[in-house]
Amino acid sequence: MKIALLGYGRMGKTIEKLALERNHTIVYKTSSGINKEELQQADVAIDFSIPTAAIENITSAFKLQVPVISGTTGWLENYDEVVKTCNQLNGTFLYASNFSLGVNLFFNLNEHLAKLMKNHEQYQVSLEEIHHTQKLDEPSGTAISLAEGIINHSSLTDWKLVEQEDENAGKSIPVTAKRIENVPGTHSISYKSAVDDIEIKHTAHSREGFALGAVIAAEWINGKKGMYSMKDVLQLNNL
Ligand SMILES: NC(=O)C1=CN([C@@H]2O[C@H](COP(=O)(O)OP(=O)(O)OC[C@H]3O[C@@H](n4cnc5c(N)ncnc54)[C@H](OP(=O)(O)O)[C@@H]3O)[C@@H](O)[C@H]2O)C=CC1
Ligand SMILES: O=C(O)C1=N[C@H](C(=O)O)C[C@H](O)C1
Repeated sequence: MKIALLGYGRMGKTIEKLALERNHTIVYKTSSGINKEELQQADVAIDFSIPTAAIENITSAFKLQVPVISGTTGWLENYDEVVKTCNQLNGTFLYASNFSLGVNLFFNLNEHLAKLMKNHEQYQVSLEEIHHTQKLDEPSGTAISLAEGIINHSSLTDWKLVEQEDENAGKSIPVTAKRIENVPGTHSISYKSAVDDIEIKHTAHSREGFALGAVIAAEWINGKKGMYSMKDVLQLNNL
């Protein structure tokens, strides 16, 4: 498969390594805008760029009828607009805040736990994410997905970025974001009561899990039309 890398930073380089190991070819890589002629050569584009560039990169791929998957975080307030553009241009799109198999299983576990905890209001839920110091956005896209998973199965209405997890966030889920050198990505969810705590945690050991998930998603989406998610790729819809 011929792959275009839109964003050639830490993730772009890790994806390149895994894609070559899986016998794919990188036909185009950019860290500064799009060359249409070069992007058009690709079977699939993989966008891991920066929040301010993602929408333009994704839209360029739609216009050229190149299926595009994006892992870039920090632009999700415009997600519905991008879905609309995808439909209008008959494009192919898959976004995931986290491409790793482990985190996608963790998303499921989080929703199951939220359902279980729904009628036990003596437990206060909170969310913590830890990432490397180069990360541009906070909280992480993964933390937002986890918070949305809890909101969909509880009486809580939204999430709020706080400095301390015990800050009173009312009907919001308090989310703390820590930045520590070289941490690839750690997410934990805690339910705390006066007598005990329940915690679940996912720790990425490197970027390889994210990159492998992105390459598998690119292989899966090749030749398809429309909008998809990692639940489709990993067949996690019916759990
Ligand atoms: N969904 C997932 O599973 C994961 C998502 N991410 C997300 O992916 C994104 C990238 O992460 P990471 O690789 O660590 O970040 P990096 O900063 O290492 O890479 C981003 C790259 O994008 C480049 N860039 C800047 N402008 C453009 C543009 N207009 N078009 C294309 N590329 C551009 C940057 O170039 P320059 O440095 O010259 O500005 C840089 O090389 C982040 O949003 C991060 O949160 C990360 C890991 C997993
Ligand atoms: O920027 C990162 O590094 C990561 N970003 C994603 C996010 O915002 O959730 C995924 C992963 O945690 C690493």
